[in-house]
Amino acid sequence: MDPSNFRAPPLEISSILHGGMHHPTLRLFQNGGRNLTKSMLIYPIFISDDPDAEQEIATLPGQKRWGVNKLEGFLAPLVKKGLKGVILFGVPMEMEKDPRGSAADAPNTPVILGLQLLSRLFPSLLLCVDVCLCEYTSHGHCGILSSLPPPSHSHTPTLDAEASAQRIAEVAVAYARAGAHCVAPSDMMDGRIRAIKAGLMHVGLANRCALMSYAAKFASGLYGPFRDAAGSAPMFGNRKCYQLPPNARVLARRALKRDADEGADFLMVKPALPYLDIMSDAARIVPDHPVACYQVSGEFAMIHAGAEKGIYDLKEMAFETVESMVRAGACIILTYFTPQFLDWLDEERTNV
Ligand SMILES: NCC(=O)CCC(=O)O
Ligand SMILES: [Zn+2]
Ligand SMILES: [Zn+2]
Repeated sequence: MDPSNFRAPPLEISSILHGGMHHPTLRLFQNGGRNLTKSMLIYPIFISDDPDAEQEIATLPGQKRWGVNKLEGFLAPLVKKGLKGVILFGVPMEMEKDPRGSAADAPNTPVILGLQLLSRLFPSLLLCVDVCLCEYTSHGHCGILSSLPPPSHSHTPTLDAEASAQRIAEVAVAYARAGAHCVAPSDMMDGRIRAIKAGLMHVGLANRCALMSYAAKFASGLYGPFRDAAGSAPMFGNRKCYQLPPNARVLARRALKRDADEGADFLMVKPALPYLDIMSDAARIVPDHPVACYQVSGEFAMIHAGAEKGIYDLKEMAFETVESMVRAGACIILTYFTPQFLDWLDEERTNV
């Protein structure tokens, strides 16, 4: 057949899509009713035990470890721009570490001081706090180690599930008492959601402290800059026996259902970009639990690195990645881009 004789069939009414996207505001209408807004953003904050710290973190562009004395000056302008929520991570630079992570809930631990101060300074700011032991344990793992020897096949530790859940719950209760509106356990120990909910009920705080489970947290290569920032790398082995294997779609579904059943109010998927399918699974299998996702340190660093190489524009890629999460079903986004989004969401989105 002579290709020059070929005529494409005439356009039909149903062929035309461009009419609905030629104007920037029309493009915003195409979001299926789900728009990224400021109130969906939660900003992760590193709080140091040096009260005057304002220390840059080499691998996390623009992020710092903050001392409690610096928090007001740092956060006041962001609250003014519409910051609605933060999640606090403690960074004990000098505090003594031990096998049970005693520093996690010591009265002077940085997140407890931070919660007390921030609830006074910014009474309407949502205060979430990460609950884990790895920043505080001498071995750097997220729970209490079992006295059993590790299995011969692996370099991973064996954890004592009951002791870990009990200890994690104690820490969560201490944070709720210090003013946390939402405790977010990232340790991935079995049974900790039940233990925390029971602990909050026991002290009469279950009706004023939410529980956000890092339900589907994967053993990812993307946590590197965070471990550098928080000093929480394990001293031996890895976390593959308690964080989900990256291929584990079915185990993630079980974890989401389990944590919903054990009393979580919100369910998180982490990291975010490589796990969009898990977010959309969560939105379907636990439809009555709002889904959160964490755009983790390595995702943030990767987006910055590509922008610096001239591969793409930083703002465009920040929007593209976070909007993919919203599309997949997330309605709470933890991201280090939060301060920039507070500006970007105010700007005319003429270049979208
Ligand atoms: N519990 C927090 C992490 O494990 C890491 C987060 C990050 O990489 O930003
Ligand atoms: Zn941990
Ligand atoms: Zn194991």
